[in-house]
Amino acid sequence: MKVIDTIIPEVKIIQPSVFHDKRGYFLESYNQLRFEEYLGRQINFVQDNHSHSVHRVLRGLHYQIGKPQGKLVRVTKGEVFDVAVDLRESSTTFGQWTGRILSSENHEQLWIPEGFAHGFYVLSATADLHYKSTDFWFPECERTILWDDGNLNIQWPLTMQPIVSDKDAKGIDFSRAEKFR
Ligand SMILES: Cc1cn([C@H]2C[C@H](O)[C@@H](COP(=O)(O)OP(=O)(O)O[C@H]3O[C@@H](C)C(=O)[C@@H](O)[C@H]3O)O2)c(=O)[nH]c1=O
Repeated sequence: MKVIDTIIPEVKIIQPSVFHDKRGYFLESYNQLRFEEYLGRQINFVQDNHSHSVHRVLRGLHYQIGKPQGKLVRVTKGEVFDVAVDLRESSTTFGQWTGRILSSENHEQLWIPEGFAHGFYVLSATADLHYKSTDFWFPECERTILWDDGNLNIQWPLTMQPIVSDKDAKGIDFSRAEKFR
């Protein structure tokens, strides 16, 4: 397993070791000991999620106020462009975003700590995305920032207008969104 920094130091790319043989391959999709060792902090995941999306779906940008969630994201089928936005006002990278292609081919994972908004865009025909979360889902704490907010200027690799949920279409501007201290 290899951990790579992104332009936002707290957001990490995890590259698991993949062991191929004549049967196929094996990888550890999560190893608490190694993960905590690399991050230098304790992590307690309490919820695992799985979403299936069709081509051009864009979900996000989501976060929770009061019950922030750290997320460890991976893709088991297809390919997505996964994005994290720094909402921590005290951070030197406040308001910046970082994106990474995660796929069932590259097996990469993205660690997005608490204090970030998260979203992704589906590049393949379909995509199955799995993520572990450090807190439960609390709908009343949930917030959505507009995926195409001009201030964030996220360079989504769009080929056509994305498919978004009604909730996400009504997301709020980054400037008006609640942030983290
Ligand atoms: C997020 C979530 C949704 N749901 C339900 C509510 C709703 O009926 C259905 C779909 O919910 P949503 O439209 O919010 O799903 P989705 O847009 O996929 O929401 C997710 O987006 C990505 C980008 C994230 O980062 C996640 O934390 C989460 O917010 O699933 C749960 O039961 N538990 C959950 O943890």
